[in-house]
Amino acid sequence: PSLASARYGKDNVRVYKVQKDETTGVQTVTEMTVCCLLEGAIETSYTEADNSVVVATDSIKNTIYIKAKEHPVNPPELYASYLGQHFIDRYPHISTAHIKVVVHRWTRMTVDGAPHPHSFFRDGQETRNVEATVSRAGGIQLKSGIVGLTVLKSTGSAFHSFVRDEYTTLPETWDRILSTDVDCAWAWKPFAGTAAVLAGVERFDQAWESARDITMKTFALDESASVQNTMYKMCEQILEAVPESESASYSLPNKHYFEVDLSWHKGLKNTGKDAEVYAPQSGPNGLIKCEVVRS
Ligand SMILES: O=c1[nH]c(=O)c2nn[nH]c2[nH]1
Repeated sequence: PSLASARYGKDNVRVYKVQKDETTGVQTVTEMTVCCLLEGAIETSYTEADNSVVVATDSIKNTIYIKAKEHPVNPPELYASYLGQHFIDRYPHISTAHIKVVVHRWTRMTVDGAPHPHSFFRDGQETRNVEATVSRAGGIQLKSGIVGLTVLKSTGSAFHSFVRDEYTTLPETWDRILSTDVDCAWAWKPFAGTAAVLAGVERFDQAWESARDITMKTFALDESASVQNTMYKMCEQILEAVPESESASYSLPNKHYFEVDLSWHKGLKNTGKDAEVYAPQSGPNGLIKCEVVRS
């Protein structure tokens, strides 16, 4: 037997960093969960119990904190790039660092109509994610994303004219609830190194805001013929809004809300155009995926 692939490191490293503006007293907080996995000339640690090539996962965890102290943690694309590049620069036998940064929401409180200088709340489980692959050969490949933004529209969604055969029971609908947990990503053109990532670094926050706005606006305004068609329209707009992106992708569960027929109870009308009370389903759910490239 031989080793086909190998990577190791530390996962679920929780990091918090505060930025204190001495002049205004305004404090800003960032909380993220980091995974850092290394690849390279590490085969003998698996095949021959040779630990001389192992940078301990505990040391990787220490490095995640040290780099969060030494470098900005925002935008997460920049922090992930600095962290990954460290391992390539410091350990000649490491060829690739795989970094995943999941940024959690701390939204500044508004108190008495004013933004509070040091108080925040978690407005949803939505996260801003970055995956960085930093390698000697390929430079810095970044993929940014939005995960866990749960949305629902109570109308403005249809699904009809699909295959009807001996396996089909689903009725056609011209008016349905549509709900999903957005998992959206856009992949950047490769960056030569951290200097290239830093140059024009505002691109990353701008892209995240654009992608988030495009997702919500398209979800709301599109008279959706299907999840498939609506998500394709979102991808087209992200590619247009983010010139340095090479692809855009979505993975969307279709979280079904079933009508509840109550006609057995005194003839209550609660189906079709009279439907008001529904049964939200935990599963099964549709799952619709796509990746769109420039052509
Ligand atoms: O938007 C939808 N796409 C589908 O492929 C599908 N299948 N059942 N319901 C569906 N809704």
